[in-house]
Amino acid sequence: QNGYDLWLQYSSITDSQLKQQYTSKITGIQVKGSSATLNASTEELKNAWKSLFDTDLETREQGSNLLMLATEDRLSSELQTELSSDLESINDEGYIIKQLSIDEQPTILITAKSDIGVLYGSFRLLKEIQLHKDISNIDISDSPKIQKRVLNHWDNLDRTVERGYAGFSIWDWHLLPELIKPEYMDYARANASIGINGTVLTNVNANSLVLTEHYIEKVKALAEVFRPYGIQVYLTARFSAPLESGDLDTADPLNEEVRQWWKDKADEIYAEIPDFGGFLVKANSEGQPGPNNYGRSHVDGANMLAEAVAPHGGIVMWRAFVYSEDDPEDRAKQAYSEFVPFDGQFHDNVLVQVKNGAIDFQPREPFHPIFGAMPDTPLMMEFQITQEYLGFSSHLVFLPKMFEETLQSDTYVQGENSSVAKIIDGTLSNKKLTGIAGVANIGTEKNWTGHPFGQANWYGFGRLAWDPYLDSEKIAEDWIKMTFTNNPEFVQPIKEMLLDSRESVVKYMTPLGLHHIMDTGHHYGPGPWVSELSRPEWNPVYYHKADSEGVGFDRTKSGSNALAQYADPIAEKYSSPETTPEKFLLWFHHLPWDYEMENGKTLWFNIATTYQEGVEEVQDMIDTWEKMEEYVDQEPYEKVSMLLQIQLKEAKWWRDACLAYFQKYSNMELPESVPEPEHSLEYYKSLEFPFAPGIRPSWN
Ligand SMILES: CO[C@H]1[C@H](O)[C@@H](O)[C@H](O)O[C@@H]1C(=O)O
Repeated sequence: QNGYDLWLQYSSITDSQLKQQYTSKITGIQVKGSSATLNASTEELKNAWKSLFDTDLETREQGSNLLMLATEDRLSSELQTELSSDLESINDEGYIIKQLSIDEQPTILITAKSDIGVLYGSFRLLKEIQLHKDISNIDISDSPKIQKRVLNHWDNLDRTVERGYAGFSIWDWHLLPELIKPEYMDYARANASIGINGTVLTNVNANSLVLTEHYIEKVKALAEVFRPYGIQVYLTARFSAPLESGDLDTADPLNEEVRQWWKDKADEIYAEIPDFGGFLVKANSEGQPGPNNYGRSHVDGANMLAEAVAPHGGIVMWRAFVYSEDDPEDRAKQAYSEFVPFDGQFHDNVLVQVKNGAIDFQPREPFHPIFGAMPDTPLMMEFQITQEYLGFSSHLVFLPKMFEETLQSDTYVQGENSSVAKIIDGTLSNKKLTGIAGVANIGTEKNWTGHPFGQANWYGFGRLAWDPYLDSEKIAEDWIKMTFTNNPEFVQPIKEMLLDSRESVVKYMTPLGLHHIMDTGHHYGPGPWVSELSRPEWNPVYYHKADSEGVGFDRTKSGSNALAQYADPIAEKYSSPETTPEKFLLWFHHLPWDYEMENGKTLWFNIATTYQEGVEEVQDMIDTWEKMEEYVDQEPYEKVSMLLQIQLKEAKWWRDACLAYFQKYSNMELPESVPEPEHSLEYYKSLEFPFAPGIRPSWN
């Protein structure tokens, strides 16, 4: 449990029966063919064996009870026939792990259509062993359901990380390409083990320097480390790069010279990095340049870049995270209004990348209404793994629970069972290109993510990227076992703690559909009072709209009518507060403080008691963790204990500051079960947090 090895601990298996099963079923390894990826698979298995069983897994050419790694084309024709239905069921990155008899010898075969499939299969076998599963008649086949499974690093070239809370960027730009840190390979291993197959190295608030020759060399060095692990490298393309490079005096996407500039740039990159993935672009959003600067559209911009990378098999991930300062009526509506009219107009190698919700990575948001509204455009999901609005890396929040909620939401666009997951994996309208992105929470901290439990969010993102229908409970269980221990006395309570943690953060930060009431700029801690900003859509008051009448954002017909962007069954159901799920109540409705809720109590009563519940649940987490000392190494045990104390203190801060503020408008007493705020509202308002650049981005 050293933190650095993440879920690849390969903790020694001491149970003699289990050890006997594994080491007798697999007495050596036989590898057909050779490649960097097959070598990586073999190395992983051998190192794991040493750590799991304290024995060497030796390479053998023949014998019984071998583990055989071979791609499909290296199997004998009899074996290919025997496995034909399994082989038909997997895709290019899928794998089969099967107990068979080969040349009359019992063998466990890992096969696939590609070397990468064999690598994924090797990690899967190791997972089965880490989970202490019975492998005596192993028969598993699996394939990823989404094609592009990508981490987005918001890492700047000066190594600060926008919204990063785990130290600096792991990309040591000024020492590349010469210095290859062991972390790069371990990063690749960790990602490959969960099936992530792409990484965008740079921040969407982009610096065009990364597209210069000098930096392409550095990117190439990273790409070489990642290649054996099936991880493609992508870069963010700053739209004004042709201007900034000094070559041109415009970046107009319809200008021929500009188009040629991007084609030449793509050729230059692909000459060095033949499997370069393509570009991720944030355009005309929060100060980033884009096609609108030249009176052109998102389609013009995206298609220009798409043409540049198409000859090389590259893709463009064009973000839909746009909201303009000119139309502050309801930020939640803007991306839909700007993008939906372009449905069907993007080139085949463009994915429109959409955040899970329409505002911005809040503890809870309804799914983004673009999902389902662009049937002729491949849509890529963007989740945020780093906890910008969820307490940074000091709060324990298990995000797969939240990701699952979005993926399983029914959009009703083609009747019932039109889940967001089906839109993302392309099954709902037969998409050829599919993708999912997660904004990374990785940094230079010894344990990669700052909070030891932050690793679970990276892990869980990967698992859901592979299979968006997976149950978050399964993910929690696997992660806990692989990271800590298989002991049920630990696994059961900690699993419950993880699964509950997401709801707790919603309760103590933004209950009942409240959102974006975080302090402005850094987004750390409460700030529902900030009202004097030049841009209203950065203003928390704008989102909660508390006044003496009530609280909440009216997004029905009588308000912004953002609700009309959803399919009818949702739009109708949510148009009245009585039929809106309480978790989204104040997202869609402005309601009187004494509005009567389902439990017969007033809205104010429910807001206050929910904040209080959130605090109590953090106390429950502490109580649970305190019983776990004997199962966990001292270092992570103590670190988590201290972090939970911080989380408790901050949950109280959220409760007290928000209730002190809202009470000014509700003018109602706090329920008896809720303590009076510890400090005055003025005190909470006066707290300042001078965070480093990165955490508080310079554009804001
Ligand atoms: C990279 O910029 C970020 C910005 O820091 C963040 O506050 C917000 O979540 O969204 C932006 C985006 O997603 O582009």
